[in-house]
Amino acid sequence: MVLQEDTQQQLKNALKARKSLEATYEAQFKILAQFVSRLSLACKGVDVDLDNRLAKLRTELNRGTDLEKLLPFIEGTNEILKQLESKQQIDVKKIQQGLAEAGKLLQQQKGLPDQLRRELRLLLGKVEQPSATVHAFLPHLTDLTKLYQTALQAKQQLDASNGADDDRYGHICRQISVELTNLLSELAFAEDSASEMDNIRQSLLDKLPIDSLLEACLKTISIIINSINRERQSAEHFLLKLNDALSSVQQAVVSSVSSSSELKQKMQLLNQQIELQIEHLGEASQKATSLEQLKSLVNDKLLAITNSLREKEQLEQLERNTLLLSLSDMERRLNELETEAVTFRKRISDQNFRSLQDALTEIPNRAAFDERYLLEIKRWQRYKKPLCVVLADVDHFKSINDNYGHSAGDKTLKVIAKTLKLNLRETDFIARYGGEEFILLFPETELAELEVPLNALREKIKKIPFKFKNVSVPISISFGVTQILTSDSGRSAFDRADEALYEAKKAGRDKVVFKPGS
Ligand SMILES: Nc1nc2c(ncn2[C@@H]2O[C@H](COP(=O)(O)OP(=O)(O)OP(=O)(O)O)[C@@H](O)[C@H]2O)c(=O)[nH]1
Repeated sequence: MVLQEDTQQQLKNALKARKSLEATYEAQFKILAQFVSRLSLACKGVDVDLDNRLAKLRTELNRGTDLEKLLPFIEGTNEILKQLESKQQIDVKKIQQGLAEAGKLLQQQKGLPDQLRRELRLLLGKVEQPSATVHAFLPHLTDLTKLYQTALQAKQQLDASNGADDDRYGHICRQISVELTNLLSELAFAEDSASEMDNIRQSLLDKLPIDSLLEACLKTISIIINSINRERQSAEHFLLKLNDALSSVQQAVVSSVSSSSELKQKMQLLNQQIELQIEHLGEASQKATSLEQLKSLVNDKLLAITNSLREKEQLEQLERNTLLLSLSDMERRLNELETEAVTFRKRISDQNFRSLQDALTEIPNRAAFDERYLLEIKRWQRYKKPLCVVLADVDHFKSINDNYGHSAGDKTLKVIAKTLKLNLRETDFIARYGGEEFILLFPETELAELEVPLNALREKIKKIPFKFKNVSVPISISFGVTQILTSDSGRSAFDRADEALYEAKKAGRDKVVFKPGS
């Protein structure tokens, strides 16, 4: 009985121990299942097949599926994990290689800051160290990204400063374009070069890159050299003709002198012969004994004298003819020379005229203004009569070029120049100063006297019905006006007119601003 009780107790204890073991086991299984679940979630994203398997394992573990049943599935998953491990080694190599290549590529870039180069060298050393996982490369990747960022910022700064250089170049190019355009308007070109020069002038109105600008400069120089050569050749041709004519005149004079001295000798000889014959006649007639003898003697001698006289007359005629011939030859040569000289003089005066005229607007150019300004200032100094200087500038002219093309701009300038010129007095002077700027001189005129006419002129220009591409385009002009003062130089008065023009522009354009000076 006691034994039975003992056995029962032992069985109870065993059952209790087993239950507690089962409970522990169950608790541990749960913990393990949770751990495996978390671990599988942490591994998520490495491989789709593995993800699916781990998801399934999580579900089974949560359901509490018997481990034994899960064993084949776990073994299969193990296989995949092994494959993934070798794949990971390949990935590690790849990422190591990729990082090293990216780093070396950065190293090859020019203009990197020294500090960045140093950091990059250190980083590449680290990247070359062996590593078991891809994760180990993450900090290197972050560092390399930072270095790339720094390099990019440095390059941007460099680009910005290069951009400033480009701006400076652009500014210089524009200045050269404007100067070259002004110079071209001061040079006179023959017909064939004129159209070529006009093409260059038109191209200079665009924003030219440095190479095209240099090309335009070279072309201009070559055209100028060609026209100088042509002028030189034409002058040489004229001088050769002059030389020719002079030498033929000289020859004619020499030959007429020599032929006349030859003739003179012959004449002297004939005269001597005639005198001798007359002498003979005298002597013979004294010796004659009969009238018959005297008659025949006189007849003979008269015949001889008549012959000598005829010969003399022929010689004289020959002399006259030779002289006439060489005179008419000389006259012909001189006439030719005169025609040549007239053409040459006309060329020079045409050239003088053209070199002082603006080719586009056909009004005087800047060089002509400079000459006239000097003259007017001298007059003003001598006679102390008032003299006003006016600068005029077409408003927003660039937009006419930009919107309707350069030929529309050119047309505008021509019309405005014509209007300005037609509305001035004979004694006033106007020139195209350059671009869309005109300069006017009003001798013997006080500043106050210009208020009405200049405003009328401004209104008149505003009312010109410009039409481009079928669009009516209103165009206005601004004026800056000043009067020369005793303390002025030509330059200072000009600058004051320029300041007045600037004020007119600043005040909204389409204005006449007077700056009397202090
Ligand atoms: N068509 C043409 N344009 C010219 C000529 N000479 C200069 N220009 C142009 O004139 C323009 C002048 O422009 P800006 O100096 O900016 O002056 P704007 O547009 O008139 O402006 P504001 O003077 O300030 O009212 C530039 O675009 C030049 O290229 C020329 O002979 N013919």
